[in-house]
Amino acid sequence: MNRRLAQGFSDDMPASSSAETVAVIAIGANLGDRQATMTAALEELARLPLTTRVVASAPIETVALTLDGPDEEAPAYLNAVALVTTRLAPSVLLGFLHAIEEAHGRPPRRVDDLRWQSRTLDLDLIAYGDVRSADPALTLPHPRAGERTFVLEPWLQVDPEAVLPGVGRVHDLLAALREAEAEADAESAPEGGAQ
Ligand SMILES: Nc1ncnc2c1ncn2[C@@H]1O[C@H](COP(=O)(O)OP(=O)(O)OP(=O)(O)O)[C@@H](O)[C@H]1O
Ligand SMILES: Nc1nc2c(c(=O)[nH]1)N=C(CO)CN2
Repeated sequence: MNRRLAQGFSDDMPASSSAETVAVIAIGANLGDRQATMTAALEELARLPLTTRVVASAPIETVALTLDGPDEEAPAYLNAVALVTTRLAPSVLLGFLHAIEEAHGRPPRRVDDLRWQSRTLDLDLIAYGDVRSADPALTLPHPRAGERTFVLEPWLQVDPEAVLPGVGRVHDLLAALREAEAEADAESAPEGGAQ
């Protein structure tokens, strides 16, 4: 673990919330040894201070979603979801997630960064209990989670009763996304079916 991770953060924000909370973390990797990076990141999550439990889904292989849509030519992602039981406050937890990403070769964020670039590791805070926040630095739940099968599918695997706070049941959101995908596929299929 790097020095920043081991020492924690010295900001003014409180380091802990009073109660244990389950945080939902989406893990993605599409560069380098994706499985090794994901395994190491899960171990690092389990070693975070004030954190007692990490339950991870199996990884799934997914087509890269880019700003132009799904891209079969781009390196495919491994995606997983971890349920992390912690007393770290949400902003402190996000700071640790960024430090873990950087420890695995992801460059620190810059304001002019392009979104959705390929990366060795991406850790998104999808939900923190049922906390809601509109802060751009930490929006909760993650504003795009409900549109992403690569988040909802592994989340449902580890929590079949999961709810995206303020949005709905993960089971229902995933079913609706899959239905929309099937309709879009049917519309784009050549008339008369496959040749
Ligand atoms: N719930 C959240 N989880 C992670 N980052 C968040 C969240 N809400 C806001 N952010 C902010 O979003 C910024 C960009 O994050 P990141 O680089 O991971 O985006 P991305 O992975 O390219 O795109 P996306 O957010 O659509 O997954 C971060 O600097 C972070 O402060
Ligand atoms: N399949 C897949 N595509 C993505 C992913 C991801 O985790 N999986 N993350 C992105 C930025 O967060 C952009 N695109």
